[in-house]
Parts: sequence; C-alpha cells; structure tokens
Amino acid sequence: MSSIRFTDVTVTYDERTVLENINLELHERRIGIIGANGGGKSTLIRLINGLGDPTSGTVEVNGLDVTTNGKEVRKQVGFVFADAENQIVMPTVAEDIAFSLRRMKLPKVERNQRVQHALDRFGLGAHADHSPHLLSGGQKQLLALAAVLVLEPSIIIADEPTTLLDMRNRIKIRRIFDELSQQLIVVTHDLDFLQGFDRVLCIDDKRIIADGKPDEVIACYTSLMGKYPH
Ligand SMILES: Nc1ncnc2c1ncn2[C@@H]1O[C@H](COP(=O)(O)OP(=O)(O)OP(=O)(O)O)[C@@H](O)[C@H]1O
Repeated sequence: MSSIRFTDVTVTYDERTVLENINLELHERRIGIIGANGGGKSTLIRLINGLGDPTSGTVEVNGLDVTTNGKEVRKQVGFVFADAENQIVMPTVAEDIAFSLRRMKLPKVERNQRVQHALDRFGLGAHADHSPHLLSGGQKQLLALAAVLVLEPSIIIADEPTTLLDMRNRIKIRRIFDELSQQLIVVTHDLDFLQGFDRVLCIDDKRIIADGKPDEVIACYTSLMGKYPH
C-alpha cells in the first residue's frame, strides 16, 4: 500500500492560517476526510499531489517530497476534482478518457480497450461520441472519475465525488471504490458513503480534531456541528 506522510505542515494564505502543524501518516486503503465548510479539507488533499505547497513542513508520497518531485508524484497520484467541468479537455467523452492515457504511450489497441472498459464500467458507453459538456452534472462526475481511474494511479484522491450522483450511481461508485486495490482518499459531506472505510479524519479550525473508525469520527463531527450557531 502507498504511504503519505505530512510532517509539521502549515498552510497560510495571505497571512490567514488554514492548516496548522499537521503531522499525519496515511497507509490505509480507504480513507475519508470530513469537516465543516472552509475547514481545510481540499487544501489538505491538494498538497498530496502538489496542487498546492505547504507554507512550512513537508508532504511525502512514497518517500518523495511532493514540492521537489511534483512530476513524479503526479504520475502516482490521480486527482478527481470537485468541479468535474475543470477536468474536461477533449471534444468527446471517449477522447476525454483516452486523453489521460496518452502520456502512458500505450499501444493503440490497448488504449482503445481501456477506454471501452472505462466507458462500460461507468455507464457512459451511449455517450462515447457526445460532447462532455452536454452530459448531466452527475455524468460529468462519472467521466471525471473514469478519466482518472483509467490511468490506474497507485493513489486516488477524490474531492466530493458523489455530490451530484443519484442513488444508483452513488452505489455504483461505492462498489467501484470497494473493488479498487489502490489507496483511496475521499473528501465528502456524504457521511453514509464512508461506512466501511478503514479510517476517517475530521478537520476543523486548522487541525485534525478526530481520527479513527468511521462511526467514532462521524459522531465527533455531528457533535461539533451541533455546537455551531444556527
Ligand atoms: N488559493 C487560495 N487562496 C486564498 N484562500 C484560499 C485558497 N484556497 C483555499 N482558501 C481558503 O482556505 C480555507 C479552506 O478552504 P478549503 O477549500 O480547503 O476548505 P474545505 O474544507 O475543502 O471546504 P468545503 O467543505 O467548503 O469544500 C477557506 O477559507 C478558503 O477560502
């Protein structure tokens, strides 16, 4: 299993500290991250593939410092954005999935097979030749996941991957996630989705305030939410 290590990580934007002195080792296969809006969840996961740099401290992925080895780390870490629209680069759904495979320089036959498998797996086959921009919000979310999973990265990070999905697709994504052998880190407000995960972290006020099995961390988060004024 892959390994991610945060050592004394602080992130400050315009003199406002968003994460403070985070020390963390992530080895488990399925890890969830929850917490209040604006708490620093996306900031934390973006550090794992160098989408942001720590203001101080280090983040390592499989022994590589992310700040100095960004390119190598990004080959190992697939990132699914919360706004799937950000990930669309090609004129058709099939080409969009194929695009991410280009840099792997696979033989054409294998590339086509992988694209077809991804289209089938995510129920997008009927839309293969359509413009991704014409897909529904949930279908775009499925496409964004497909385009990352097709690369088979050793770590997959997904920022709120189920927000726009109907129940059927949510169950489908959960099943796909359960079948993955890779390490998976999911930021979500969908607490039920985390049942059965190996570890959940709750982030609030710059720090990790709970870290453990889903039930105990969700209980902590629920009680925290109750303390906010309505
Ligand atoms: N590039 C940036 N420049 C300035 N401030 C930023 C930047 N990125 C994030 N922030 C701020 O950092 C704080 C944490 O944002 P972040 O997106 O990490 O929170 P989050 O826990 O993922 O929130 P949500 O649940 O709403 O998605 C927010 O107050 C946000 O405004």
